[in-house]
Amino acid sequence: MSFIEKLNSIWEENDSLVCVGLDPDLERFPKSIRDVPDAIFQFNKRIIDATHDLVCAYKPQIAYFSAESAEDQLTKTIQYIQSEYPSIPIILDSKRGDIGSTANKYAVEAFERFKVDAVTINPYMGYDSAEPFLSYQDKGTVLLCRTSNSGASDIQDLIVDGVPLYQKVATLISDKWNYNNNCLLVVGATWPSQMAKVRSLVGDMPFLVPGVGAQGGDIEALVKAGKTANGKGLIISSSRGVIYASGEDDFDSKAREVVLKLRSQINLHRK
Ligand SMILES: O=c1ccn([C@@H]2O[C@H](COP(=O)(O)O)[C@@H](O)[C@H]2O)c(=O)[nH]1
Repeated sequence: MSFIEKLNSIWEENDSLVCVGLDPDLERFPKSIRDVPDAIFQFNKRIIDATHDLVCAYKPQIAYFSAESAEDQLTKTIQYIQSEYPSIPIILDSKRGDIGSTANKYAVEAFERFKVDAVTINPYMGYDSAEPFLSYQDKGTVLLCRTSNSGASDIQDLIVDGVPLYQKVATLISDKWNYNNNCLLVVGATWPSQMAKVRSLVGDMPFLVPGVGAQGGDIEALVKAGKTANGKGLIISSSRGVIYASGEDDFDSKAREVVLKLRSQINLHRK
């Protein structure tokens, strides 16, 4: 099953547009789990077991694993989701981007080493840097368009041929790079008016939407701006707001409470 098919199916199955971001930071772990062997994997496993029926995707951010030399625990986390909850897509957030020969290795890293369903990449270096990812027809390539951070406007809003660069990026990807129907865009929850503009440019292309929870994105505004005509089209991701909902050993049940609430808040505005 392709990534897009998997996504369409899990949106229905779990009635959810919520993605849980796995950004495991040992310094924020409860004492009860910080010193156990494979603490990162054990922490992720409890978050996953507590939320699997409420989400449309998991998004591990590679920096939180590589900074701890814990890529083995990223592999274990991915394999755990794939064996226990195989219908849930995994998006590796690694924001790769380089010349074609190196990009080719990054695509192998994502799709053959880690065997994830989709990966985030930076389109800034142009088509030859994206092609190695796009050529995996059944995998998703999630390209940065209008990011959630405060500095997003520094470059992404520069005017090119009379329009902001992020709109150029959206149109280019939609018109020229999406020939395998496997492109998605990152559009931050913190910019609903830009999100509405991007939606008007790219039809039903799915958006990965970081920026709710810890970054304060407005759920009603983003859902109204970004949803497709069928009330879907969005993978709304929260990391810290979910996984650190409690600093105590009840972190998994508290994470579940947050995801339940987030799913309800989102679903309220989908119809
Ligand atoms: O525009 C972007 C693109 C990616 N991210 C990533 O999403 C999560 C957000 O974490 P929160 O704790 O929910 O704020 C994190 O992994 C970022 O690297 C983003 O925030 N904005």
